[in-house]
Amino acid sequence: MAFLIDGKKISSQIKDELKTEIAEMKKKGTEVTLAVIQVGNDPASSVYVGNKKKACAYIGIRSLAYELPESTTEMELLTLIDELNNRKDVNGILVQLPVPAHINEKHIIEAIHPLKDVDGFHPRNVGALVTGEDGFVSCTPAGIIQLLKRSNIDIDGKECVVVGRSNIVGKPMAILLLRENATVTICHSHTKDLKEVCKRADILVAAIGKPKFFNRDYIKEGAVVIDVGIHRNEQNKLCGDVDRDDVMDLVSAITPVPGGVGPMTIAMLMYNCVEAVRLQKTER
Ligand SMILES: Nc1nc2c(c(=O)[nH]1)N[C@@H](CN(C=O)c1ccc(C(=O)N[C@@H](CCC(=O)O)C(=O)O)cc1)CN2
Repeated sequence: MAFLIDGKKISSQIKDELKTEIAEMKKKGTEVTLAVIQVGNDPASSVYVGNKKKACAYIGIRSLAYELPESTTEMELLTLIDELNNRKDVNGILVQLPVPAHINEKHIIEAIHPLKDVDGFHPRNVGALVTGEDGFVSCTPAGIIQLLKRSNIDIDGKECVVVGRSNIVGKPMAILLLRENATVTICHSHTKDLKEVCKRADILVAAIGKPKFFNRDYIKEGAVVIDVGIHRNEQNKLCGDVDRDDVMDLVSAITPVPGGVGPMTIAMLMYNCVEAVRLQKTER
């Protein structure tokens, strides 16, 4: 029977570890502050931002919320980021994605100071990930590594297939798996024989962005399946990129949606906020 990898439980463990660490930091007079910026009111983004604020409150991080109207210009957003970059009392800055179409996402990501870029999206942090230097790692792939490690799933020497090549998930995921000595294949919309490639995977990371795309035809018996997708089905229920009912008897372990990768994204954001204090002490 397949083992369900419990992202809710593992993320709670991480948050509790951080809560203890932050309490110790506070005793020594250090406070951790995260600025969370949301432009517009996309309902899913509002849920994620709300959950980030709740996580901050739980573990003892001070959060500053900036809820900006949809009409905010790129220049206004850049001005706010510049202000926050220069504030000594702000350790982390994040702009919830996606931003409205009239704002260039790349300009925003590049405007956040790399030492405050707790999302790990700035090119300097992406470069550090590739070369193995200190920096922030994108929260979703970092969370997936924690899910695997804390579930005692061996990565070293395994065939890992990542389906999806986004800058936020697919590419950093591949680098992190490589760092753990996996043999990594990245697949995308031009990949030939996707089913055959996926069937080679000991660990399959499904981040294709299509509801219930992966059925048993894509899965090797005994594979570990990590489902990064979040969609609403016809009944308005959350589902992932994987057709879990179809693959359940085939896999050795799988992440549920909800309650798998999603909560880990927020736990790793909290981790990065604590990491921000450490990096800022050594590098500023
Ligand atoms: N600035 C950023 N923007 C976005 C990121 C990011 O890491 N930084 N990632 C995603 C959204 N995201 C975090 O922001 C995120 C997505 C999902 C979850 C989550 O906990 N999902 C729950 C279900 C929640 C629900 O819809 O009810 C789950 O899977 O159990 C957390 C964070 C895009 N934007």
